[in-house]
Amino acid sequence: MVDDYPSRIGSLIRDSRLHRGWTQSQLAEELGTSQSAVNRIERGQQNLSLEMIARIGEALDREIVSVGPPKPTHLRVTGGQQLSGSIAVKSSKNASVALLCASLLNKGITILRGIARIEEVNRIIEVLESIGIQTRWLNEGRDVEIVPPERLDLESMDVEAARRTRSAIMFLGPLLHREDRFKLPYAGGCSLGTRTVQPHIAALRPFGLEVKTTGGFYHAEVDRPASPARPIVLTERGDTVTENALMAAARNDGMTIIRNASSNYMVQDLCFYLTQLGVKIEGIGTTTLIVHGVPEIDQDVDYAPSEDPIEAMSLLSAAIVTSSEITITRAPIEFLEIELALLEEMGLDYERSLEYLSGNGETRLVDLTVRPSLLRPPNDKIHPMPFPGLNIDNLPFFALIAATASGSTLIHDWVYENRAIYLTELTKLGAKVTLLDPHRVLVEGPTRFSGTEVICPPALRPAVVVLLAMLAAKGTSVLRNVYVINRGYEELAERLSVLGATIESFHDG
Ligand SMILES: CC(=O)N[C@H]1[C@@H](OP(=O)(O)OP(=O)(O)OC[C@H]2O[C@@H](n3ccc(=O)[nH]c3=O)[C@H](O)[C@@H]2O)O[C@H](CO)[C@@H](O)[C@@H]1O
Ligand SMILES: C=C(OP(=O)(O)O)C(=O)O
Repeated sequence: MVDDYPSRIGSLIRDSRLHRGWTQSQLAEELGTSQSAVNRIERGQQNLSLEMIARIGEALDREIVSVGPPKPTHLRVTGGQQLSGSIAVKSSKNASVALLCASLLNKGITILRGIARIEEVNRIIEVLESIGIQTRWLNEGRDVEIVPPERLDLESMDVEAARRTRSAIMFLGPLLHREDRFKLPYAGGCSLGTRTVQPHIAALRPFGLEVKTTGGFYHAEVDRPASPARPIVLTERGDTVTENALMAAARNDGMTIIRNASSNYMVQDLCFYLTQLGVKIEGIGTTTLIVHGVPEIDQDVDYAPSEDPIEAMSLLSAAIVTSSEITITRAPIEFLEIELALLEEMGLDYERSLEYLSGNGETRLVDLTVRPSLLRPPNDKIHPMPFPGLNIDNLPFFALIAATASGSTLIHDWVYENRAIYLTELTKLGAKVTLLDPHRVLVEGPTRFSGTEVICPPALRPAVVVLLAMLAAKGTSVLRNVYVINRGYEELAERLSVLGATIESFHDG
């Protein structure tokens, strides 16, 4: 355990530096040392004096070391208050991570504008930095610059950071063009039951990639030259598998056809970015993508991923559950239309503005004003479908909304083995949520939520659903260990507080 301390301290320093928006070189300058020394410190390869730790803490304006194990963050919520005002939707976690992975295709410099400042992005940046890519936060931490090295140092990969995400699986597509042999740790991410990687392996095989999964790693080997002879038919319309196939196709010299592709928001953002890199893609927004790849990509590009429809849905849910009037600006309407149609059927009173474009020049946005409404259950059960259906990640919010409606709603999560189970956490706050089987819950409303203490379930959206129920619950609630929320939302508690919510964060002891 003691041996582990240098790397634990190193990763705390790295987290604090990233939080501050500094590069290793900027921190080195503050400390009067070299970038390589900071790199060693962050990797736990340097013994640090107490004096040095104190200086680093001072430079980063953070307590780096406190005695005892790392302390999880908790939230204390005083609920039952109405919210008011306006809140802007931030860019999406899922596009941000895809674009960070896609930057591996480019020998030039990528600047990603307005990228989400969330833990998932921090983890992918840690992985990129650990393999030799230089990243730098610009414009007070709003944008990130990615500068690739001549050669990647895959042996030094920060395995711990990679394991905490599922997104690192999207290194497979870009890396197969750069390396003949490499390994990646097993995918993490939300714990939602079995989440297969077989479709990724099958989609990348026509590019010459063979993957063996042993000892906690995907061992990848590339047989060159290989180029898909036939269209790649995805056996399931998954988002990250489509992105992996797209990234492999981007540098494939020739035309690749991808069928049964996801046309979801993050895939579209990735297509727009690849287009800027000089890759021609036909069929963006449809389920057949025709990719005209370019073997070498060396472009300095600037790209702004679009706003997060799931965050927009979370904010809509916050308004509904607290019976508040709030305006949600910058909502990507194309990816919320089914959700809004369903909410209208349930009796939601809302208004939408004229459309305007996101920073990527492509995604259509609106401002949505939601007013307090008496909701009824929908006419039928609620179930997700690949886009343009109701988004799988929005389903948990419908369980919460259904709990405020008068009557019974059946929620059917046919996709994930476990996520519906976490929705029963709402019963701790007074909701009536019955698990019919691992995929279906029956929600009976209306609910008078009451405050209590809950440990975050190990899945992002169910954890946010519990937090939002706490906003509606009379009295004080405590939500423990909110890393899972910070993985996908930027300063959610602080931003809800601006709308009038009472949420404070605290640590034990
Ligand atoms: C980083 C990122 O972008 N993550 C998103 C992505 O994860 P990701 O693309 O990794 O999604 P998964 O591969 O986990 O797919 C979701 C589940 O759906 C099943 N499945 C999917 C498509 C299909 O046509 N048939 C089918 O059965 C898969 O087997 C799996 O059990 O998509 C998920 C589903 O939209 C979202 O929850 C995640 O937020
Ligand atoms: C399931 C999710 O994410 P991930 O794929 O990162 O686990 C999510 O965003 O709800």
